[in-house]
Amino acid sequence: MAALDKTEQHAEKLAAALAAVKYVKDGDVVGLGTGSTATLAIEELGKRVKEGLNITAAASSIRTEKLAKFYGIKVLDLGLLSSIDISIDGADEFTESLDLIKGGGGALFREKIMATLSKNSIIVTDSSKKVKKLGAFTVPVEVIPLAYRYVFDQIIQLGGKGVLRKADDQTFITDNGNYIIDADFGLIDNPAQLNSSLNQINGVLTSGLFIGLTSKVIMSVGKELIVFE
Ligand SMILES: O=C[C@H](O)[C@H](O)[C@H](O)COP(=O)(O)O
Repeated sequence: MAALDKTEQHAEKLAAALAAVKYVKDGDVVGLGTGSTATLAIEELGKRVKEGLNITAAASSIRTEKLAKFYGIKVLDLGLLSSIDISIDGADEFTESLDLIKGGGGALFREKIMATLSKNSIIVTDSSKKVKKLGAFTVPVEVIPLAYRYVFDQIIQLGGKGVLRKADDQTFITDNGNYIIDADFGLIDNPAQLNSSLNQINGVLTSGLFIGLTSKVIMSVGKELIVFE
């Protein structure tokens, strides 16, 4: 697929986000994702709330919570919910079998909790995110700081190569106070197995591999919308 310029990519993100918001119904508890595509959905939801849509939301990151409140959306504590009606989030990569890599923005853990609680977990993307096999995008792994070296070495044992995520030359710290190792495993033959191996390492909070958590992916390509489910 030809590379998208920024304007085309934005247009595709917007089209996918607007399509997903149409699934939100009055009275829903809505999970709000993190990242540039999810932000477009949050902005649209904010407009609808101003027009009278009655929803409550749960946020997958501190920045999403601030954004939702800015748009007048009532936000509940994600940790107190046992179920979410619908969630809308982005992805860094996805396959037609609805396996994802997420966490490019560092929000993977709360996003995974949100997706797990969601009855209808919708992913919105532009066409650059669709891949045959996951793995060109490195797998974010959220790590308790104390276990950093151990987890780093275990990732090597699993055949990967880790890099500690930095932001502005400082170690990136997640909303949960942890580090992220971005792990390169090359193209991944068995994402479910890799996810489970990573999650079994002591000190790993979770990996950015999302397996079996997605109801549908709405992808925009040019002027067309494609729904994978
Ligand atoms: O941690 C961030 C999330 O997983 C995002 O949903 C993902 O990185 C995609 O972000 P964007 O919509 O900005 O490409």
